[in-house]
Amino acid sequence: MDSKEATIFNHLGNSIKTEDREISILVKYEEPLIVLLGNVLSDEECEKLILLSKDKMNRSKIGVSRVVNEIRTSSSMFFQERENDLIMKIENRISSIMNIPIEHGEGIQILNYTPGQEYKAHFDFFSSKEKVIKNNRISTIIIYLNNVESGGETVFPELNLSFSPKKGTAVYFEYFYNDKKKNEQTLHAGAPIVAGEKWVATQWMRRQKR
Ligand SMILES: O=C(O)CCC(=O)C(=O)O
Ligand SMILES: [Fe+2]
Repeated sequence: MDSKEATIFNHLGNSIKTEDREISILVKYEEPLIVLLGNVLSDEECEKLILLSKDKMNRSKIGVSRVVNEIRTSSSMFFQERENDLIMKIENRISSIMNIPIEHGEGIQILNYTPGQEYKAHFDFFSSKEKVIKNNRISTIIIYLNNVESGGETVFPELNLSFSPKKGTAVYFEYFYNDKKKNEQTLHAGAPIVAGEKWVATQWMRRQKR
């Protein structure tokens, strides 16, 4: 039996006690490590994040930040690091869960998908051709901000694994293994929305401070 590689996520047992909230560890896929987490955000926090970002996405619709891209058809926006009290509170919580200082993060990204919109299969880390590889991404948390009527699952096609969005829950995974194959098994997609809409908050962590 070969032993498992060390992971960044180091929590034992079935919960993570952060400064202000107890997160539950619901399901673990061991290697590559993929964790389903419950109780990450309260309903109110989810709703506030949607409200705050709705405004900005609307305002930026005619600007360059409106993403027109084959791979990802959703709209998106980033919060500045420490932008307001709510973001600070959530960033601190995310940092405890991911076991990485928030200075390694890229700012919380909000994605909104409407029917037919999707995020095709991709890696969150950059390929060796890209310059940013010097400070590559190492881990991701995707937090679901609402319940989707139908569709919108986060799918890991290499592992035959999929997660249905549920308000306040999150999927965490990391891809900082020595074994390249394990990193590549974190290929994932946001399946097309069939009915309703989907809102997620994503935090990507880098290996070093940004
Ligand atoms: O919307 C999803 O389920 C996936 C989002 C995602 O892959 C990302 O934000 O990197
Ligand atoms: Fe992704």
